[in-house]
Amino acid sequence: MIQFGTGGWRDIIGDGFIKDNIVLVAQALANLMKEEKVDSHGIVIGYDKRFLSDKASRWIAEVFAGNGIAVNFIEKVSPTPLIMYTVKSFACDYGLAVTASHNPADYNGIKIFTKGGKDADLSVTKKLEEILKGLSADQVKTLKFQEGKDKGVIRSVSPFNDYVDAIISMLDKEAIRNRELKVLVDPMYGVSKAALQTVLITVRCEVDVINDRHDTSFGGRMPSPTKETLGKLRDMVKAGNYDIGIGTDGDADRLGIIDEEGNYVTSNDIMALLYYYLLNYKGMKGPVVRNLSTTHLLDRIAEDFGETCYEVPVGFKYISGKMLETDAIIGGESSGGLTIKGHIKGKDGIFAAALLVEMISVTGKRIHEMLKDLQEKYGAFHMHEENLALTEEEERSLKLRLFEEKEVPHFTEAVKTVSYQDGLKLYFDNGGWLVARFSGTEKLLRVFTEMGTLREAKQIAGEFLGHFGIDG
Ligand SMILES: O=P(O)(O)OC[C@H]1O[C@H](O)[C@H](O)[C@@H](O)[C@@H]1O
Repeated sequence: MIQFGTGGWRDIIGDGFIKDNIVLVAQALANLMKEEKVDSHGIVIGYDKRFLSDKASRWIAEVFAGNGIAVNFIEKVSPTPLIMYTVKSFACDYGLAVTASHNPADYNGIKIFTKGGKDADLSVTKKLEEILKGLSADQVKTLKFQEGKDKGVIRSVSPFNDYVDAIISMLDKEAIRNRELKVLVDPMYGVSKAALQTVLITVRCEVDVINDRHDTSFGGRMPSPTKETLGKLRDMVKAGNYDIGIGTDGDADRLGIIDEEGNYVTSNDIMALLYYYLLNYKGMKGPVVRNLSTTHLLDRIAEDFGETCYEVPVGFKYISGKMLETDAIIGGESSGGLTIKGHIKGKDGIFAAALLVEMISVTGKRIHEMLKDLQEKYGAFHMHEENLALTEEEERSLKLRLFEEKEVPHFTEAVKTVSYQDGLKLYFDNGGWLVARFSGTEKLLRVFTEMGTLREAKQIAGEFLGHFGIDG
């Protein structure tokens, strides 16, 4: 059964991610576009560097062409945010990217975008799942790729320059140019290199790049910019005296940062730094949106500036939806994605990195100094994460106990509120919290805790796992 998760449809290559299913998903979207009478507006199709992404994107284009829907096909491997940007700039109602983002190398998938370059929300993916239930292989219409091109129903588009220019136009170029920063980029064998390097060189940074060859095994690592996966970047930033190291995930919608001292900067800290920067240095006003697994330091910053911090379930579609509704100036998640008002509605690792470079330039401060300032002003926030692979039986039993029997363990901290908005979230009296939810992108249980110290955060997670007899 084809099901959409937190960020599109993903499956293992050769298992669920096979041509038969890929073309079915495309046909389902073509049917939906016809039903909604937006098929005449065409679709944008792009792809990343994963194994099979290029071929799958062509199979998909053949389906849309077979359905008489004009395809704007981005011929070069592209970052997901660039594809989302193109959906927005071409005023299309739908677009898609063939990518499994930060997932392991044996996965691939399809992310679907809607008007304005937004992640398809639940109402769209539910409709697609419904259509898919009644769809069979003999209902898939196709037109050969070359024939589609010859007939003009598939047209190659090159939105690279427009996307890069859009980012550059939002930056304080003068401030960055004057700072003469030395930047090291790690695209993690993914797709950020061309755009990020072009943006940074245009604003006169000195840029070096590592891990940029085409390697569909992502160098044997998960293409996800974490403390563990960015070890080489960290070492090289220190050894080479770089001002900042930037890592982006497989499709470049997420980022991870190494500061000038070689410290990994968490996505929570990146979000907090940027929100504070926008409010305090750029004079912007407005709320912030975070998912429920993201630091509450954002709430403190918002409160200090007389603003509001909104909490939504995990999934960028919820972030962008809430940003629109509340006119928020920034939205993001602890998993490493963010965007700001005026840019695309989806997360963009390339734009976020460029904004951090601007922040360092404008403030004249180093990242670790700014983080110290935030801690002195708002107190310490430490998050602990556990990502656990459970057996099917363990998963079934835990789901029953957590979500049906509503079992809440006893902790050393008093629980103030319990929420089931997305998995389980416990808010403690001391301002800390715990989230336990099953990932929508991987077969994992995620347990996140935030407390004033890392030791306390680990202890609360340990108490939770211990109660349910799960080895952390
Ligand atoms: O925790 P998960 O359900 O695996 O989701 C983790 C992340 O997956 C994707 O990247 C989504 O676009 C994000 O919005 C989400 O935060």
